[in-house]
Amino acid sequence: MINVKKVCYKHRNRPVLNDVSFQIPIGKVIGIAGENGAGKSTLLRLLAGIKNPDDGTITLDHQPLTHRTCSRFAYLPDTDDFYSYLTGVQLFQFYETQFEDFNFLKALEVADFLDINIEQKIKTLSKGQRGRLKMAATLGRETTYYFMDEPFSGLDPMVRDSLIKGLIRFTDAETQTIVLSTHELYEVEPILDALLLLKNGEVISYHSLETIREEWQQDAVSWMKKQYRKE
Ligand SMILES: Nc1ncnc2c1ncn2[C@@H]1O[C@H](COP(=O)(O)OP(=O)(O)OP(=O)(O)O)[C@@H](O)[C@H]1O
Repeated sequence: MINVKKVCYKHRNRPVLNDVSFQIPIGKVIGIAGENGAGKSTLLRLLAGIKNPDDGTITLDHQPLTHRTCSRFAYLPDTDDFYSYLTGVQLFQFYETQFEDFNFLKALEVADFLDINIEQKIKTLSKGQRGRLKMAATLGRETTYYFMDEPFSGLDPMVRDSLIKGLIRFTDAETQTIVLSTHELYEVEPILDALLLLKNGEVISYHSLETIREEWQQDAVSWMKKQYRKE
């Protein structure tokens, strides 16, 4: 369980995240949504240990995050400029040297499932193919927590669909947790267990999809719009 408690983060003295608190249990797929600039990428970087909060704490199983614990988190960045000079196989070989938990054969299997040519240089792949390769490299890691920053951004509906299927097929719903930011809520909703909404760096709601559907009789998109209007 990851516990985020009263986390604040500033960029050039401007608050980006303010008093953010929530918990991330094991075995869940959690979506982070919110308008552009709400702080989604920043929050994911803090969770992955790439940045440190200015205030507040993030703990894993009641222990503060350390370099060693963060090295066990798999992070998928939103950047499209991703090891462009390597081929897919070389990327997997590089990951193998960087991450103890990287399973080369699993990465190959995901790449095959997502129909990626791993012999091709990354810079010659299309945006959709690069998106799939990033996903294969990330899912190649056998770890408990996956943090994914807009894994479906700018991809066509077929690619999004194959990535969503890959996510489900190559992670264990009982023992692994995925936290992903997305603007494609409509397509991602079926795989989400919970949805966290950020607005101006603050959590405006965090609920299970079951609650959203059963108690409020709404889909995630309608619910999100309503929450935003309320603020
Ligand atoms: N290193 C940085 N350089 C410039 N601005 C930053 C940096 N870190 C955070 N910010 C600012 O923090 C705010 C939140 O940015 P962030 O990228 O986290 O939002 P986001 O919700 O992921 O946005 P989007 O949906 O557009 O990707 C923005 O106003 C951004 O300008």
